[in-house]
This record gives sequence, structure tokens and C-alpha cells, in this order.
Amino acid sequence: MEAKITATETWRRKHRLLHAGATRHPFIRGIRDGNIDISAFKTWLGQDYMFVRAFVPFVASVLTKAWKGSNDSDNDVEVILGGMAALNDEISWFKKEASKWGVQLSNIAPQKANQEYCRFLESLTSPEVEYTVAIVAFWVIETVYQESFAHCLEDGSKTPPELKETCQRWGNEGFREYCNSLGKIADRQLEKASDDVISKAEATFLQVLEYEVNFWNMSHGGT
Ligand SMILES: Cc1ncc(CN)c(N)n1
Repeated sequence: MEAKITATETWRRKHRLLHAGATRHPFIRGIRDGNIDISAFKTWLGQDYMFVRAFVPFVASVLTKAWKGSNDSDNDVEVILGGMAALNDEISWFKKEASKWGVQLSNIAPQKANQEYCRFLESLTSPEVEYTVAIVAFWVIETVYQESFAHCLEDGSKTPPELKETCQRWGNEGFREYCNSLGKIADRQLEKASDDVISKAEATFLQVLEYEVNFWNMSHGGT
């Protein structure tokens, strides 16, 4: 018997060009091909540190929604809490990495694409945003990074040794499994969601991909 295609997989296929735009961006290709401009990498590092700080309250809001609104809240809360713990490590890692590259985190102002993305995250923290919509956003945000950085570690990649640790941070197997757990929660929620919530979740999936493309563009010299 053929396995049923899940909602998240259907969207990935339906929107594959935009999905590839987010996970195979020139910034990522530059790392993978070994010709990344290090100043673009440093821009990304500083801007992503600011993004991650704004991401924490968003994840906290998803955790609250899971606790209040899920039939399997014990499992969901544990998965999301694992994500929060990883973010705690991520913040320490950004500080260490910034000092290694001579990036002054205290002097950085968020660029336009980053501000817009953070505003979008903040809008998703509203109690009016359904848990299903929020968990879809969370899943796709994490998965874009997982797939992007895993691409830089595949056979045949020429990722510079000094960037391998960065790629490992999101491209490792444990992070992939965590993203899969988020995807399973998203699909379980979508299976029982109304058409209206499914449409909102699909629109959110697309918005996140667009914000991710803009984020990479910014690091690559965009605004
Ligand atoms: C922009 C962006 N998107 C996703 C991630 C993965 N937490 C991140 N650090 N930054």
C-alpha cells in the first residue's frame, strides 16, 4: 500500500520553487561551493543573532498554545521545550562565533528584512493565531535551516573548514529528527483542522519561505 502524502509534503511539492529558493539560496550555495564572501557570512551571523533573540518569545507562545490546545500536549510540549533548550545553546554559540569572527553583537542594528520577519513572528504570538498555524510556522522556520545547512555537508560539497561547525549546528542528524517531530505534530494538527485553518496555515507556510529568502538576500547584500 502506498503511504499517504501528508499536508506538509503536499505543500513542499506544490510550492517547490519557493521552497528551493529558501533552502538552496545563493548564500547557501556559496558556502557549499566554498566561494562565500566572508563579509556576507559575518552579516548573516550578526543579523541571525538578533533574529534568534526575537524567535525565543515566538517559541514560548507556541509552547503555551501546545499546552492549552493540543490533545497530545505532553508530547508536543516536550518537543517544543527541546527546541527552546536548543535555542539557549544557539544564543551562546552565536556569542562565541561572533567573537571568533570579530563581529560586535552589541553594535548591530537589525536590517529591514530582519525587522519585518521579527514583526511577523510577533504577530504570530497573538492568542488569536491557532496552534495549528503557529506550529506550521515553527516547523518550516526550523526546517529551512536544517535543509539549507545539511546541503552544505553533503558529499561533494566544498564547504570551508572554518564554516563546517556552523553547518553542523543545523545540518546534524539530531536537528533533522527534531524537525521531523515538528512536522509530525503539524500534520497531526492539520488532519483535524477546518478548511479555513488549513488555508491560513498554507499561507503562513508561504510567508515564512518568503521571509527566509529575504533574510538570505539581506546577508548577501540586499536590504
Ligand atoms: C532566519 C532564521 N530562520 C531559522 C533559524 C533556525 N532557528 C534561524 N536561526 N534563523
